[in-house]
Amino acid sequence: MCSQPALVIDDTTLRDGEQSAGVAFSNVERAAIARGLDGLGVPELEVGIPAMGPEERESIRMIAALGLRARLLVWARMRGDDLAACRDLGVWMVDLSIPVSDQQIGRKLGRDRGWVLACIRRHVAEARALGLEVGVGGEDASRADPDFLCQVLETAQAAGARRFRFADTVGILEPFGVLERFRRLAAASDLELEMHAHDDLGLATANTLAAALGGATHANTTVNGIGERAGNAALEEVVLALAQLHGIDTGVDLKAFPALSRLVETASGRPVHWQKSLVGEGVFTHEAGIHVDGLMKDPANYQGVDPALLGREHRLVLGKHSGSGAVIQAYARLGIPLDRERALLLLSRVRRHACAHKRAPTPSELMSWYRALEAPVAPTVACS
Ligand SMILES: CC(=O)SCCNC(=O)CCNC(=O)[C@H](O)C(C)(C)COP(=O)(O)OP(=O)(O)OC[C@H]1O[C@@H](n2cnc3c(N)ncnc32)[C@H](O)[C@@H]1OP(=O)(O)O
Ligand SMILES: O=C(O)CCC(=O)C(=O)O
Repeated sequence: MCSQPALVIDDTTLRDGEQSAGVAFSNVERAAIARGLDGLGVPELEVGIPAMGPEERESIRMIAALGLRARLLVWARMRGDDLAACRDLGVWMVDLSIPVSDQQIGRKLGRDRGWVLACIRRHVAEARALGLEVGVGGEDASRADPDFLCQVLETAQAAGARRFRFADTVGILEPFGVLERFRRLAAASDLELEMHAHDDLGLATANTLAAALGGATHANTTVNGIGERAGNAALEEVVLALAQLHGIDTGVDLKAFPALSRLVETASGRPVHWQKSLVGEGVFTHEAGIHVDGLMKDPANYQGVDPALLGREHRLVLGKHSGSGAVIQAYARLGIPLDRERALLLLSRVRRHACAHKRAPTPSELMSWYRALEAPVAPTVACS
C-alpha cells in the first residue's frame, strides 16, 4: 500500500487556474494538463465545476475516464442543485463551498451564521449519501471569526466531512497569521486541513508553507500559479520549497515540470515571466562576471536551487556585466583558447555590443570579433 505523502497536493489548475480571467481550456488541453499533473505524481486534482453545465460535466467525465492515478475532486456551492450536478461523474470527492466570513454570509448571501451551520449539516450528509467524499470549502475563511470557524469545523466533521478547506479568498494573509490560524484549527479538529492561498500580496507560497507548518495536511496549487486575480500558490514553488526548506515530501517529481509549465502557458495564453521563479526562462541564466566566475569554480557558490530538480541547467551568457573569465570560457566552447590580454580586448567588444543591442552575442559574432582581432594589420601607405 502507498503511504500518504507528508503533505498532499490537491492541484486546482483545472478549476481555480481556469478561473483566471480570459482563460478557457479545450477538452484536449484539459486532458493533457490532467495527464501531465498525474505524470508528476500529483495525488489530487480539482477538475471543474459541475454546476456550470453539461459541457463542463462531460469534460469532468472525460478526465475521470482517463484512468489517472490521481484522485479527482469537483467544486460546488453548498446547495442542492449544485450537488445534484455532481452525481455520476466518476469523481472521488466534492468540495462543498460556503462563505464563512460575516462579510460574505451577510453581504453576499444575505444569511447568518446559523444558516451556514444548517447548510453544512444538511448538504454534507446529502453528498455522503451520493457516495462522495466531502470537503467543506470555507470561502473567505481568512476574514472569518476564528471561534465561528471552529464551530464550522466541528459541524462539518459531525456531518461526515473529511476535510476543511481554508480559503484565503481575497489573498490578505501573511505567514505568521496563517501559522497561528492553522495551529488553532488543527488543535480543534480531526479533519484534514487544506490551504487555498491567493497571491494578491505575493505571499501565496509563503502562506501555504506556513499552513503546512501549522498542521495543514493538504494544499491547493496551480501550474505557474495561474488563477483568480493574482493567481494561486504555484505548484512548482510549493513542492520545491516544502522539500528544500522544511524536508516535507509531497511525492511530486518536478523533473518533467517545464514541459507542463509550457503546456499550461500556451493553453492559458498567460505567458510565464522571464524571471518567474523556477520556470522562467531566465532564472538559471547568469551574466554577471563575479557570479559566472563563482559558478565555474563550484556551482554551489551561487546556486540556491539546483536546476536539475526541474530538469534544467545553468546557462552562462555574455553581456555588459561579464568578466574576462566568462569570455575565455565562451571562446573555449568555440574551440579557441584565449589569453587574458585577448579576453580583455574581446570583453570590451562584448560590452559595446550588449549596450547597442541589449542581447548576448551569437557564436558567429564572437567568431567575427576574434578574426578581426587576429587579422594582420594592413601596412600604412604614406601619402606623398
Ligand atoms: C471564490 C471562488 O473562487 S468560488 C468559485 C467561483 N467560480 C465561478 O464562479 C466559476 C463558475 N461559475 C458559474 O458558472 C456560475 O457563476 C454558476 C453556474 C456557479 C452560478 O451561475 P448563476 O446561477 O447564473 O449565478 P451568478 O453567477 O450570477 O451568481 C452567483 C450566485 O451564487 C450564490 N452563491 C455564491 N456562493 C455561494 C455558496 N457558496 N453557496 C450558495 N450560494 C452561493 C450567489 O449569492 C449568487 O446567487 P443569487 O443570484 O441568488 O444572488
Ligand atoms: O471554498 C472553496 O472551496 C475555495 C474557493 C476559492 O477558490 C476561493 O475562496 O478562493
